[in-house]
Amino acid sequence: MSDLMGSRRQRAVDDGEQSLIGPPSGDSGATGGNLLDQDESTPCFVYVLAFFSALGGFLFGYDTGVVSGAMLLIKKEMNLDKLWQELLVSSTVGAAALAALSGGYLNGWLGRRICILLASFIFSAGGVILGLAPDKVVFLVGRIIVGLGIGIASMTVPVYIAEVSPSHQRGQLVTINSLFITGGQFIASVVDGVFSYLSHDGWRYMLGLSVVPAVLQFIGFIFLPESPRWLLQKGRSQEARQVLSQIRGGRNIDAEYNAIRTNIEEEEKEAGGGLVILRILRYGPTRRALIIGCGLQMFQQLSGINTVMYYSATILQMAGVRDDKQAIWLAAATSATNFVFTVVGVWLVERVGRRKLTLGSLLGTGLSLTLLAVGFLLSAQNSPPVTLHPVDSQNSTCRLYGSCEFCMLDPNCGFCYRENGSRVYNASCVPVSQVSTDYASWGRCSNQTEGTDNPIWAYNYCPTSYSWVVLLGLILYLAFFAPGMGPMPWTVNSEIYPLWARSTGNACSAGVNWIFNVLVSLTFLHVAEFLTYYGAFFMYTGLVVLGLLFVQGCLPETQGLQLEEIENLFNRRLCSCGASSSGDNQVQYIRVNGSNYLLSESDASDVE
Ligand SMILES: O[C@H]1[C@H](O)[C@@H](O)[C@H](O)[C@@H](O)[C@H]1O
Repeated sequence: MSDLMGSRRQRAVDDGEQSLIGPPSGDSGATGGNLLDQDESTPCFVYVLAFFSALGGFLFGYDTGVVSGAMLLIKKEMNLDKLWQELLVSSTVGAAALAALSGGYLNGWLGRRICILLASFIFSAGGVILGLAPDKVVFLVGRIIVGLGIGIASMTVPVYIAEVSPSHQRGQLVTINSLFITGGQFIASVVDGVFSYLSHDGWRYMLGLSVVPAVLQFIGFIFLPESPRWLLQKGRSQEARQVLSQIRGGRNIDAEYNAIRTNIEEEEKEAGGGLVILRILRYGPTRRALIIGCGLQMFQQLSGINTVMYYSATILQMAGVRDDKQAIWLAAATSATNFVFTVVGVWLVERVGRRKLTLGSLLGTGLSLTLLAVGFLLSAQNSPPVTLHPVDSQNSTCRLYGSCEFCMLDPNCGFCYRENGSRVYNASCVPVSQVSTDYASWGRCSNQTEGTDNPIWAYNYCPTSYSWVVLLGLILYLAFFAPGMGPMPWTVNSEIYPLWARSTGNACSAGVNWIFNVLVSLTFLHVAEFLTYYGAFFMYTGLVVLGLLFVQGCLPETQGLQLEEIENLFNRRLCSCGASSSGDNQVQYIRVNGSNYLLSESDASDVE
């Protein structure tokens, strides 16, 4: 397949006269101008479609978020060891990775609508199994099933929304899916908080409740239509026309319909056979799009969002929140912050564009990570010393540590101390109980009964007077991450591939997201043990700087362009794709002496 394909396609787009930036003089509105979006108002039906699809995002957020609170109860009730706990959490993410990767094939074969129906059916079945699970093995099966639903939904929903949205609002509508993801995480943390008071069977409600949005989505999608682009690709043109007209509120859809059809016909003529992924890799523009899409998803996870979210409870404990229940509610405040700032992203995406939003977000995320790292560094440097050395009959490694910093980095030990105002005294480093990390295996802190005179048990954190720096870093991190790096990788991926490569491209990039999600969360504690906490956060800062360079060089602006036009942004070499941003160098077509013409700065004077 040659690079001519892009330029030929561009010609096809021109022939359909759908990329013109304004009605050429003398042309009637029906054949000139940005025909596809003559009317910038969005029919209500598109919002209905976006809402019901984004319930998939909600379930993605809910099912990944709810497990942390549920685990606190299940591990006691089912007597789970560390291995089982890790298995129950990461099996879902692992299954999501596999399902996302195979979702590309399913999407191309069955269509977006059937895939969404399938995902909601899987979510419902998973929710029922989890809510009723009699033992840990059935519970594990339920978690894997839910993971399959998350994987399919995570790659299908953004594609479906992008394909039904009018181009001027596509970014905003796809970003709503990310808003639903963070919304799902927030609601999950509130549900965790509410049911944490129900120590027996509370987890059944936490997990079982996910059936409600899943069934709602399933019922909704029985009545909602298939993506018109997929229908056209499958040759079901009558249906495609009907659906397009329905979702455009009965307006004239001739230009948009013809543009999509011309594009698909061109693609079919030129695409050739063979595996889609091989075709993507052989053809320059799609290969570059795939690298950029996967790179964005990888950097999203490497910037440490899930570590920060997961670790927020500990950060809050460092800041002086000692009560478990209070920590659960404050963790809900963390996910609320993530959610609220995603709203800012929805608002900004069509105002400043994807590229600027991502760059700004990465810059702020990097600075906040530096602040977090500095906070941890100051805390480590001022870490309280171990002053008591009780006789350790178990001969554990804990007796070797001279300060809280080293003691808490060893997962087998915890710090037991008394405090007077901010002064720490009578401090020892002792082994943690095998049964629960809430107390020591022996000695002063092994007593579970709460009393004012009891010493304080700190597992995984140290008392510090610099906790406010860490707390500020945490809040700033979420405020910068949530509007840009949270949603943009999903939004950009939904629009950068041509139709023939869209399902496979999204499947690969969503797969990359889930694989790095597992990698980062599973390695965090080991990385922290090896590099200390501040080392780990400095490392994330370094990765964010790499992400910044990648985005600056490679990510073009896709705002406002018709899906069929976007492929042309990837005609240049990878590292210069970033220069084809719409703000700087938008693809613009104007009518010059009777034929369509690609406008460049030097040509501007030739315009009729
Ligand atoms: O875009 C989402 C979102 O930002 C979530 O908060 C995060 O947990 C996911 O991993 C990410 O993919």
